[in-house]
Amino acid sequence: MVFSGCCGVGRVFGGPGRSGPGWGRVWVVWGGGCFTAGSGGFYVGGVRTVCVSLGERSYEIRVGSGLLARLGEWCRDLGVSRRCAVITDERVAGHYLGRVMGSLEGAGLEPVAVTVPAGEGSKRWQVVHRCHDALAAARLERRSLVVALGGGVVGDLAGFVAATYLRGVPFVQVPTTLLAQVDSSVGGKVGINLGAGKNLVGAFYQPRLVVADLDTLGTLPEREYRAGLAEVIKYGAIADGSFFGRLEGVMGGLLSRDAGVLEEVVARCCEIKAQVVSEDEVEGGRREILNFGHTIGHAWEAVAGYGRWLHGEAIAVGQVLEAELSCRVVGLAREVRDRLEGLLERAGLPTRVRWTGRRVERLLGAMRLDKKVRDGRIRFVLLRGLGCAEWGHVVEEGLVREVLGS
Ligand SMILES: NC(=O)c1ccc[n+]([C@@H]2O[C@H](COP(=O)([O-])OP(=O)(O)OC[C@H]3O[C@@H](n4cnc5c(N)ncnc54)[C@H](O)[C@@H]3O)[C@@H](O)[C@H]2O)c1
Ligand SMILES: O=C(O)C(=O)C[C@@H](O)[C@H](O)[C@H](O)COP(=O)(O)O
Ligand SMILES: [Zn+2]
Repeated sequence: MVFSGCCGVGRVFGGPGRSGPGWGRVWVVWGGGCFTAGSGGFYVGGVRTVCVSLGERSYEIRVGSGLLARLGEWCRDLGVSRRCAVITDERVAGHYLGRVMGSLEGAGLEPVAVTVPAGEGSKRWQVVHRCHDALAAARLERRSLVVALGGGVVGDLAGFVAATYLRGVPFVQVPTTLLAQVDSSVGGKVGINLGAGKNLVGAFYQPRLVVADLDTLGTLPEREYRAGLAEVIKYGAIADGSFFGRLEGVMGGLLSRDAGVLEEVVARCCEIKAQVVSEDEVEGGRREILNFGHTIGHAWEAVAGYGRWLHGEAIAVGQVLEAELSCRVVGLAREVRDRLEGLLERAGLPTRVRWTGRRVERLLGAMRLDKKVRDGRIRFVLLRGLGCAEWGHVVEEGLVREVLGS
């Protein structure tokens, strides 16, 4: 087995054969690595900018206030056809569609709007199909742009529509939820759900640009805002212990949506994600750390029924339970697990669910469809320390059952 150490270069694969203290035999194929603190991008023309470096697929994430007004000019500068489409949901349309259409038209583009129902239920085939029909009816061409205006649901859906229409047209992410600004608009995972599990159909398809206008967060309902904090906290837990400490310090400012705190935090999250994605675009290894809390969280979203639990809520519980597994399997200090649970609680997120009997079995069934599964074995992302995540841990099912029911 080769292992680079928690803060080493981070590309590690080993064979089976590790024992967890007192828990019988635990099989692992793992990897690890963590980050140094960054500054959250740099300023270009007064706009905070983070780069995702992917060769010819590289793009910028622009973060700040008042950016919707500049969207049209930035889209035009991508060299796309005049005709384009804005895919959004009914709620977001009520707040921002007019402004976005105006900005695009002001730059000489000819946008059509495609509006889908709000919520997780729109990440399904029928809605993809309707979007494709709308693009065809509007005669979109190969160089026509799709603008995804909304939260993670719209971003995942519209990105998948863009990836598949005419075998791929350019798209731009305009995220309007905290979750989408820090996570789903970056990195190119696009797709939809199946009844059997989350995001089981999709593609890796990078946007050409991400425009995160922090002003849009002003209208986001409290529950949705807090759900986004689960992904924010995840970055500290998996990649940057000092950022985690900073989040503990600024949680009050985050909860009151302080503009300065938001810009700093959104940019740092994007920077961490950009770094991981740049190293491992299609999740051959290290990118799996972004899935911390998701093995259990995604299973719970599917078992509970899509939309009952918000994604952020489900992965908040998932993070606490996967931290618990980390304590038992790789000796994560209990104090770290408790700090994680404490910060998620301060963010107003659920951290515990009592699952019993058939629920536990259904959760395990859903986890067996997780995309990280190899040769039928569920693989977890575990924390060795604060800011140090390892991927590829195969944990004995008896232990997983015990933690799910604890
Ligand atoms: N692709 C990825 O890398 C990735 C990463 C994380 C999550 N996701 C996916 O993202 C989805 C969750 O995204 P989400 O939490 O943004 O949910 P969402 O897209 O459903 O948006 C939440 C709700 O807020 C409304 N809304 C959005 N912006 C608003 C605004 N500015 N003002 C008022 N209302 C607004 C929406 O209409 C919706 O009702 C899940 O499907 C999850 O699987 C994907
Ligand atoms: O970008 C990634 O990689 C992530 O894992 C980010 C997650 O927060 C996100 O929920 C993602 O959609 C999960 O991807 P999946 O491959 O587990 O469906
Ligand atoms: Zn997520």
